[in-house]
Amino acid sequence: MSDDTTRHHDHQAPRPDCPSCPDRRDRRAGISRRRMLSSAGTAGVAGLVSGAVAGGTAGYAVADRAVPVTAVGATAVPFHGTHQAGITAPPQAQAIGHLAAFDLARGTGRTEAAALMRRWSAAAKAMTQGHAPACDDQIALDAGPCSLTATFGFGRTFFTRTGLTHRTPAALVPVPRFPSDAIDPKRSDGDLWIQIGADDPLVAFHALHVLQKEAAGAAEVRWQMSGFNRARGATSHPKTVRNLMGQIDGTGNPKPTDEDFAAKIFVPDSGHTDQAWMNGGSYAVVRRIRMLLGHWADLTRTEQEEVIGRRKGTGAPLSALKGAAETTPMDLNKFTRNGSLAIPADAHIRVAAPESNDGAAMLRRGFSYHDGYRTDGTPDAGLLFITWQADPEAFIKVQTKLDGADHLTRFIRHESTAVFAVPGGAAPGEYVGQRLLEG
Ligand SMILES: C=CC1=C(C)c2cc3[nH]c(cc4nc(cc5[nH]c(cc1n2)c(C)c5CCC(=O)O)C(CCC(=O)O)=C4C)c(C)c3C=C
Ligand SMILES: [Fe+2]
Repeated sequence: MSDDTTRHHDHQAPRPDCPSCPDRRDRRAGISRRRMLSSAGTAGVAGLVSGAVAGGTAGYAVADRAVPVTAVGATAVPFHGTHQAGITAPPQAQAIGHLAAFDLARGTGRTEAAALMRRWSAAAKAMTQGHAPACDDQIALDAGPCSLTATFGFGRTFFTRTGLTHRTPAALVPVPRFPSDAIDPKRSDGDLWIQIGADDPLVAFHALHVLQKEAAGAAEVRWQMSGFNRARGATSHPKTVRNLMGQIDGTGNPKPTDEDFAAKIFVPDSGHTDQAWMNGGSYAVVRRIRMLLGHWADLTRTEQEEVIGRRKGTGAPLSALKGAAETTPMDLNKFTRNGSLAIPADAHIRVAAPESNDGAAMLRRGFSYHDGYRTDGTPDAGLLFITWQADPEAFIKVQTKLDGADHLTRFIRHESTAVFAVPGGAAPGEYVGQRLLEG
């Protein structure tokens, strides 16, 4: 991959037929976004936010009382690495998420798919490091990188459409339909997938918009979903996020500090050269899960806690003594004084726990969503549930058990489903998926 992150359509100058190419003067401004951030240090124009943020009166941008972008804006996540970015950072590190699945256009084969991945990688690398890509529309001109990540994956159909059926990873099996699923096929699956995360809504939209434009002629959007988490700084210190049911969600996740974390989440080197492109990769299972918030609100707080198996306020397991913390280990064998299980038999955490599923584990890293109101007046809201695992079988095993035994099932609807092979990270000079498409 070229280090010239301003390249676009493989041309250096603005292309007249590109509707988004800004004029030369604007382009200069766009290209220099990062230079201004870094060379201006704490005083460059592009690295500034309004003094209003730091105590101005009306909340409008006031140029003469500018202060540097905060750590939130200035944080950049490396694009290159063993793993793609956007998998292990905790959800509270990114307030905004966009998920988009694409289908390859008719006539797009392996060569064109490779060119697309090259363009996407170049644009993602530029934007995640705070550079403007060429043909930039400058939506994010004033912002720093804001922890932007773009993560790319391939669906099963990608391999057939590019003549690579024989390279389809054995683990990339279709996720079966479960009895309580209410799946919309139009919002499911896809040849290609992008997950975008960032701390700033404009930066996140900009990245999505640029990548979608880069796909023109090669791939079309099949479905797109947007979600959110907490804004950084919203709580006194970084905390596990709450979901739209009000629960602390993410406590039981494998931790990067766990000895077996990598083995659970990332694909090991199989020793097979034709699968080497998945070394350090992962599998993403994506489910849009609507929450039946009206029914949920009909429960008392105690009933809600019994559905999950944890206290709502602290996130502590019901097996722990009052005053325990979120981090207190759960005890699935604990009984109450009246002889019932402290964590009920159908509590979500009991049924989902690795201990109940032969050790099957996954990293849950989702985004809440709210897409307005349904005709019955209930919010169309819930969780863009994303799990990362070394083998999607872990998700399938746990969901097979949950769908039937989990009390929470009565308060949620799985409305879309997809699974993607997410290649290992690109090395410097490479694009994501190069070892598959050119290997
Ligand atoms: C197939 C896997 C899972 C689905 C689907 C799922 C949906 C779902 N979960 C919540 C809320 C919570 N889940 C929690 C824990 C938890 N959930 C899963 C798996 C699925 N959840 C696992 C493996 C675990 C960890 C269990 C453990 O070992 O402790 C919790 C408790 C806090 C936490 O650990 O994160 C909450 C809350 C919702 C709302 C939801 C669908 C919308
Ligand atoms: Fe869960």
